[in-house]
Amino acid sequence: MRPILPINKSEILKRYKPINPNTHKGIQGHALLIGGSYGKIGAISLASKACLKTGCGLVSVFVPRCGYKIIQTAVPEVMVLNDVSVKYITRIVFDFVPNAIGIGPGMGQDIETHTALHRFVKTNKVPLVIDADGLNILSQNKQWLTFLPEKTIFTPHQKELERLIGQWDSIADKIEKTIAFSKQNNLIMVMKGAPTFIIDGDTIYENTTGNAALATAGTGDVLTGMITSLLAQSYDPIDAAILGVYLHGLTADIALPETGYQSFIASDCIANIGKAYLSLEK
Ligand SMILES: NC(=O)C1=CN([C@@H]2O[C@H](COP(=O)(O)OP(=O)(O)OC[C@H]3O[C@@H](n4cnc5c(N)ncnc54)[C@H](OP(=O)(O)O)[C@@H]3O)[C@@H](O)[C@H]2O)[C@@H](O)CC1
Ligand SMILES: Nc1ncnc2c1ncn2[C@@H]1O[C@H](COP(=O)(O)OP(=O)(O)O)[C@@H](O)[C@H]1O
Ligand SMILES: [Mg+2]
Repeated sequence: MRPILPINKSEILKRYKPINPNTHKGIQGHALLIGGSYGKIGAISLASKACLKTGCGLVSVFVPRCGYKIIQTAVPEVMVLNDVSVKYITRIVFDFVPNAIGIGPGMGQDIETHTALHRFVKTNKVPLVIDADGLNILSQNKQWLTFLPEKTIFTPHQKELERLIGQWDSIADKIEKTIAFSKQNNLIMVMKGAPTFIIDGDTIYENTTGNAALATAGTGDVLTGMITSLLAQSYDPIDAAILGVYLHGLTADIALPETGYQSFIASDCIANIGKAYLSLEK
């Protein structure tokens, strides 16, 4: 049995960086979130709002044209760039250097989006979080994994993980296969579930926050925004992953007495990020 390190409050306090009173939005990090497609703009909208609420100074979003007005209306604090195509992403272009990029939520898997992702990963040097359709496309094009910056963070749920590493026959086998994949590609793997494990090479962490209220659409999209935000705020990739997963679970633990399991939705995660941060300082 390999040792498993619990992600608890004392572990978090070793990594958490309280805000500098003299900071300003220009040094709080600029994150870029890329994703969305017709009918799934909600995913990238949730991710971008969560990114802001996790403390990033500036957040930009790259969406297909159908997402432009939706994001500007739903999250006015976010800056919006759009693709030439209406329904899905075909060519990712932006004229600034973000501190971190999160890509994949709601992005879809159109063949033109495959091409856009290929071009993007071939040239990108910015620290990266990849989720959802970003992972689904990569799992069909594993030769592109060599282009990724070291310690890129993958956030697969069970099905997305299976698409990347293949089937497993036990929990131990699943962990060994994920460790091998992490080492082979120099990636941080956030294995979402109940509980979530984080694998960084041979090191395994197990989260201690969160509950079944999180079993609802969009909570993974929120997590992507939160981890991208922390990465843009200069946390090391492993610290961004650990702190993001812990705070995300904490939002559900804090909300539970008011929402119960059933009526909790992904927006309740976002609404409780502030209380989750405050609980670290108690
Ligand atoms: N509002 C929006 O715009 C939203 C948009 N979204 C976007 O939609 C896109 C598709 O993403 P997706 O995750 O729904 O589809 P997909 O990868 O086929 O996985 C689904 C299948 O995987 C399984 N499965 C999943 N979790 C599991 C678990 N914990 N444990 C075990 N199994 C698990 C389960 O399979 P089953 O058990 O049925 O075989 C399930 O049927 C993507 O871009 C995403 O960002 C969503 O974020 C929602 C909100
Ligand atoms: N029963 C559960 N207990 C704890 N966490 C859960 C549970 N079910 C889901 N989650 C968490 O909710 C999130 C779901 O992510 P994901 O499946 O990608 O959702 P979506 O794609 O709809 O945003 C993950 O962080 C996962 O760990
Ligand atoms: Mg997801």
